[in-house]
Amino acid sequence: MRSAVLKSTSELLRRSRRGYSSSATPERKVAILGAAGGIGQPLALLMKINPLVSSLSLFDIAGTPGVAADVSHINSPALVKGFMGDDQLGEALEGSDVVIIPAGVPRKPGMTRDDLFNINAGIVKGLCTAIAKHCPNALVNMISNPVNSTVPIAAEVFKKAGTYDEKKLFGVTTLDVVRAKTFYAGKAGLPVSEVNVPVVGGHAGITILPLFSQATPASNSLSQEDIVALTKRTQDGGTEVVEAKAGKGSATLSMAYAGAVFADACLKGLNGVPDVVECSYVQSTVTELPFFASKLQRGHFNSG
Ligand SMILES: NC(=O)C1=CN([C@@H]2O[C@H](COP(=O)(O)OP(=O)(O)OC[C@H]3O[C@@H](n4cnc5c(N)ncnc54)[C@H](O)[C@@H]3O)[C@@H](O)[C@H]2O)C=CC1
Ligand SMILES: O=C([O-])CC(=O)C(=O)O
Repeated sequence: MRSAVLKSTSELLRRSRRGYSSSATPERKVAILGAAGGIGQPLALLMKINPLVSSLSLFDIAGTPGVAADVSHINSPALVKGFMGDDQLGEALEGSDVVIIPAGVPRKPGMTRDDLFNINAGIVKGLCTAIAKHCPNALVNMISNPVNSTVPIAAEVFKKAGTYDEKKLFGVTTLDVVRAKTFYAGKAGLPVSEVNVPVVGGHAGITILPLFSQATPASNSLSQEDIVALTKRTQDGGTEVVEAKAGKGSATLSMAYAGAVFADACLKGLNGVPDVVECSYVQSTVTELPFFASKLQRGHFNSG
């Protein structure tokens, strides 16, 4: 009996140190903007089952009452509310700790991410203006493409509003990491759950730079041709999905997974969990480029 109590106490302490104990975990509100979309819906599901989320706010221009009603029936602690239309955006954002933005149009075959610029820049500008007003301290996870441009746009909106904090604005490039890990593990014959591959640069074509030379565990079974092929497949991962979906959009399920991984890292960082490391596209001094994706750790994720 006593050893069972000790065992469960030490399990609680362990979970609490990792940010998983409900009694030790701070209340955290997460808002998803574009929550009724292809990414938004599975991302809403994954955030609903994240034990670090106490309140989940689902915003879109249409369709959110249905998504919110559906997701809210899942028996996990997060309280879910749906918001629809511009007049409900402020309430959706109020008090948010993390705002995830998958709002905007996706690619069709033959398009580049840049072709989305005209529509998505306007959407992101409007949403970030509202974030500056209603939750200026939130960590912002930008998924909408082209990420290489939507992140600098968001930065300018926040600067104009006087709320910009470079440590709180993230372009979500986690899907590049997810793909690099999957493809590398597959080719090298390594267990995928043990594999790590940093991906730096940006989130479009040749700006996506998987660093297979820094992959762990290292593999000595891969040839130079293998590395070239893995690099190309990672860079073209988005296009591979766009073509396979043949006009029905771009990656949604793998992106929702990647978005949930990144948001979880942000929540852990806010909760003071040490050693949170993820790659993300942020304002940077790593190169001469003003924004660059690289490995982030303490300082970014613990800035809240
Ligand atoms: N960063 C990354 O690695 C990835 C980024 N993406 C990008 O994510 C974006 C969304 O993709 P999907 O979910 O597949 O598209 P989708 O069209 O299925 O969903 C987008 C949602 O955004 C909503 N929306 C449009 N304007 C809005 C506004 N002003 N406020 C709130 N919601 C608004 C739409 O109503 C729709 O529900 C695209 O730009 C896509 O290119 C997609 C995959 C990976
Ligand atoms: O390729 C696209 O348009 C969507 C995206 O960013 C990705 O899947 O990496």
